[in-house]
Amino acid sequence: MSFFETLAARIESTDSLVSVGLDPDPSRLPEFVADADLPRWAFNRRIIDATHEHAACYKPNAAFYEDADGWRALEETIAYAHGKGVPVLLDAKRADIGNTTRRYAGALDDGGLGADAITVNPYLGRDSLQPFLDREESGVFVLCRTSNPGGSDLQDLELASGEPLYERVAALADVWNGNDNVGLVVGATAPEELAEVREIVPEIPFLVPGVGAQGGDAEAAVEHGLAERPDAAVDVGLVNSSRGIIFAGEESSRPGDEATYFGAAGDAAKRLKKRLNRHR
Ligand SMILES: O=c1ccn([C@@H]2O[C@H](COP(=O)(O)O)[C@@H](O)[C@H]2O)c(=O)[nH]1
Repeated sequence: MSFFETLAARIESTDSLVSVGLDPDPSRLPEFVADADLPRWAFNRRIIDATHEHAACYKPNAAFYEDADGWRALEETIAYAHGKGVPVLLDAKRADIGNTTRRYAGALDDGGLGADAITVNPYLGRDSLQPFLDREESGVFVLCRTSNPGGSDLQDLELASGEPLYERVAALADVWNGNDNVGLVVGATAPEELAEVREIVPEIPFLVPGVGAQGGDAEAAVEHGLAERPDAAVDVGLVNSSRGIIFAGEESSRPGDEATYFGAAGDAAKRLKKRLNRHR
C-alpha cells in the first residue's frame, strides 16, 4: 500500500487531518518522565497513548532526536506509533549529493528508522531527492513555502520567468511525482501562498504546519491543504500542530497530576480535529 493510500485510510477511520508533532524538547519535559531510561521516549509513549485516536499521523522532527539516546527514543517512538496503526512522517528536511542522500533515504527503510514518509529540501535539485522518490511506498514531502518569518527571504524571490521560487518548486514537485508519492510542505502562516500553490498542483497533498503555536490560518490549511485523489474515499492532507498539543498539559489546572497532564494533550488533539473538520 502506498503512503497516501495508508494516510487516506487513516484519515477516514479517525475522521482526522491532525498531524501530531512529536517534538519532545528536553527543557520542557515534565517531571513524570525525568527518571526514565529514555525520557523522550517515555514522554512520546504517553503522548501517543493520549492522542492516537485523533491522530492521522505522527510527525517527529529529527532535530529533537539528534544525539545517541535520541535515535533510540525515535526508533521506539516510530515502532510504538506503528503498533497503534498510525503512520509516521519524519520531519528531517533531508537531501544532499548522491551517496550521502542515499544514506539519508535509509531512514525510510525497515533496517533504518522505518518511517513512512519524510520531509526533504529541494535546494540541491532532483538528483538529491531521487533515492527518496524511488521508494514508491513512502511519502516524500518537499519544502515549498515554509511557515517561518524568513520563509519569504528566498522562497518568494522572483525568477526570470516572473514566478516566485516556491511556485517553481510546486511545479517541479509535479514533475518529480512519477511514483505518486510526493507531497508539499506549505505553512498555514502563508494563506495566500497556500491558495496559489493549490492552483498549481490540484492533486498533491500538503503537510501544513504552523497552526497552533505559530498562529497560522487553520481554515486556509484545510481549504487548500487537501487534495482529491482517485484512490481515496476522502480528500488527503495533513495539518500539523506540535507544541500546541504535546505541551498542552503545561496549562492544566492540576499540573502535578500525570493523568491530567497527558489528558490535556489528548483534549488538544481532539479540539484541533474538530476545528479542522468544521472547514472540510
Ligand atoms: O515550514 C515549516 C516546516 C516544518 N515545520 C515544523 O513543524 C513543527 C511545527 O511545530 P509547532 O510547535 O506546531 O509550531 C516543527 O517541528 C517545525 O520544525 C514548521 O513549523 N514549518
